[in-house]
Formats: sequence, C-alpha cells, structure tokens
Amino acid sequence: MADMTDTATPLGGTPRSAVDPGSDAAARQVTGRAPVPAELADGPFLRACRRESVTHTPVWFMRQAGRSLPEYRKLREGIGMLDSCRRADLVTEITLQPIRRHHVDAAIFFSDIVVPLIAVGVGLDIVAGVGPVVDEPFGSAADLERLRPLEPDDVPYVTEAIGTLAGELGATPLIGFAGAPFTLASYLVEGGPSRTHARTKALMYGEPELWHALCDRLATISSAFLRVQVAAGASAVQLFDSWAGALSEADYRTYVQPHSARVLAEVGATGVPRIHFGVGTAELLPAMGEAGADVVGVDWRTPLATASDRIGPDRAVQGNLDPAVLLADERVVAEHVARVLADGASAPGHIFNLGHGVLPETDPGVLTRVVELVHEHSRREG
Ligand SMILES: Cc1c2[nH]c(c1CCC(=O)O)Cc1[nH]c(c(CCC(=O)O)c1C)Cc1[nH]c(c(CCC(=O)O)c1C)Cc1[nH]c(c(C)c1CCC(=O)O)C2
Repeated sequence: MADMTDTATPLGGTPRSAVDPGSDAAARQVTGRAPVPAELADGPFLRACRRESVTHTPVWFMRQAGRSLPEYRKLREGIGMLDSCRRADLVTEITLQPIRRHHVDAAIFFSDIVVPLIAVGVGLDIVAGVGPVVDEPFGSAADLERLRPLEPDDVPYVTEAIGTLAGELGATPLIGFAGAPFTLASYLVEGGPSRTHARTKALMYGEPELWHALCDRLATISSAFLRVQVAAGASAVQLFDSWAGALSEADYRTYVQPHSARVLAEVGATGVPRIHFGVGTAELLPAMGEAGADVVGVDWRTPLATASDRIGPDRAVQGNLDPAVLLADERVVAEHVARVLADGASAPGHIFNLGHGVLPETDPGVLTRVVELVHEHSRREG
C-alpha cells in the first residue's frame, strides 16, 4: 500500500492546491464551495453540464470504481465495504484507480449511499452480493429519532479524502453523490433490497404524514452529505434516486419530488451542477428534471433523443449504454456506442455514461475502449 497515492504529478494538470489558501477559505465562507480553477471549470464534463459547446463528449461510468477492476479487488481484500468507505487513504486510492486506467472525464467519489445513515448512528451493513441490510427496519414515528441531522464532524474521512483528491485530480472534476430520500427510505423501511418496494409504498400511501416526516429527515441528511463534499472540493454532485422508477408520475410528484427538490435546491445554492438519476424512469424524466437538476440521468430503456424531448431544452442528459452490452463483442459495443452518441447529439448537452452501474463481470479493457470510442467519435474541431 506504499504507492497508494502518486503525489508527484496530478492526473489532470495543475494541482488545485496551487490556489491561494487564503482566498480558498474566503470563497468557501461565502458560497460553501472551494474556488474552481479555469482549466477545471472549462473541461468537457463541467461544460456539458452547463450545456456549453465541448471539444469532445465527456464520459464516465457509474460504478467505475469497484469489482470490475482487479486493482480494486486486491486493495479491498479482507476489508469490509463500509470500513473501506471510512478510510480516507482507501477512498482516495479507489476513486483514482478508474481515472488512471480508463482516462474518463470525471471521477466519482468512492463511498455508498448508506454511509451518511451509518454516520448518524443507523445500524446497517453492506452485505457482499446483496446490498445494504438494516438491523432494525423503520416503520413508526419513534424511528424518526434515529435520523438526526448529519454534521460535517460525523464524516471527517469524507472531507479528508476529497481534499486530497481535489489536489490529485487537477483538471479532472470530482463528482460527489448521495442517495435521494425515496431510495434511502426504501432500504430503511424494507430492511434491505426489494424488488417491489411494497412495505415502503404501504407506509407512503397508508401513513403519508409519517412518510413525509421520514423523507424530510432523509433530505436533511442527503443535503448535508452533499454540501460536505462540495465544501471539500467536489465540483458536481449526483443525486441517486435509483428506485424511484417504481412509482407513477403522480405519486412521484406527491410523495417524493418535494423532498428531492429540497436537497437539489440546497446543494444548488453552492453553484455546482446537479445530476439527478434513477432507473426505469421514462415516465418520470420531466418531473425529475423539474426537481431541480441541471443534468438528468437516463437508463438504457429510453433513447436519449426521446428523453431530452421530454426533459426539455434547459437540461442536459447523461447516459445511457446498457451495461450488459459491454459483455458482447467489440463490434456490438462500437455500434451501441455510436448509437448513444448519435442520440445524445440532439440534446442540449450530453454526458456519456451507462444506463446503470458497471456490472462486476465487465472486462475493464472494454471500458477503456468505450472511453476511446466516445472521444474519437465525438471529437469536434476547437
Ligand atoms: C442503490 C445504491 C447503493 N449504493 C449506491 C446506489 C445508487 C447507485 C445505483 O443505483 O447502483 C451508490 C454507490 N455505491 C458505490 C458507489 C461508488 C462510486 C462509483 O459509482 O464508482 C456509488 C455511487 C460503491 C459500492 N457499493 C457497493 C459496492 C459493492 C461492494 C463491494 O465491492 O464489495 C460498491 C463498489 C455495495 C452496494 N451498495 C448498494 C448496492 C445495491 C450495492 C451492491 C451490492 C453487491 O452487489 O454487492 C446501495
């Protein structure tokens, strides 16, 4: 582990620590956000988030850090998922691994949506091959007391890791993230992963006051978790509402959107772009955009041109290659990459990604090839 962080050369140009620390602190006090050097702000990822012209379509992958990488599996040997999320040295190294290997246009902070819940004291574990499992599932008003607000001091390893990463990454932006209230509530109420979200919906429909009180607490925690990341140096955020696609549009608007909107508004006050993503959300795309996103993440079921028409001209789109396509041969992968790029070209801004996370069995060489293909096919004259 001696060579965990290569501090000699930043991965993407000048280290951010070159910025005068005095002005750093001053800027943070006003905006809750560190100042952004021009070479970072003008890179393709942040430009695409703002729907500005780009020299090439930016690309990164949800779950780009993780089990598809042998160097990740080696580093994680004998260390639990949650323990690795709470060690700043491991978080830093795991976040950097896919940047070095694939040359993606953005890094995503290595953590998990349940980390802030554990940080406020919820008994919970991440079980390999299963996902988050809650010791005592939520179901009554008394359970609300288990969700106190998150303070920056609850997650010192986040602030430390992001501070290091911001310097290491140079011109490569770091995306911070959090789980949205609905997706977090689903894990807490079900006690673990669920296909139907039946208990969650039963609470939502049957006890709307308790539901809104629960989502209000979760929104407060998510918002604080994102703002800690931005204050430490994240230059964009993604709010994962992975399971919102289980709801109708009307119910999404009634029970979920106001809470996600508060999270997005509070982090939006820092000025960083906000990506809002869910799976199976074809019917929810306009509502998810209206919740306050600058970029809406789209899964593989909806072509990006259709998605962008639904979302409207004021928001960029992110996506949406089917992760399973990466298991097919190279010709098929190239065809699908070209199709996603062609579809995304009609949107006011496009960030290339998968429609959901990288599957663990994916050959990392194929991911590197996708990055090359996206860059080659989308290269535009300056
Ligand atoms: C729903 C959700 C979770 N966690 C997350 C979501 C939203 C994104 C999505 O929809 O996939 C978010 C998440 N979790 C993880 C990241 C890392 C950043 C990245 O995208 O590279 C991110 C962004 C690491 C992780 N989170 C987890 C892993 C795998 C654990 C391991 O490597 O041992 C990783 C790399 C565990 C986890 N945590 C969760 C699940 C479903 C799992 C998978 C369980 C399994 O298949 O083993 C909850």
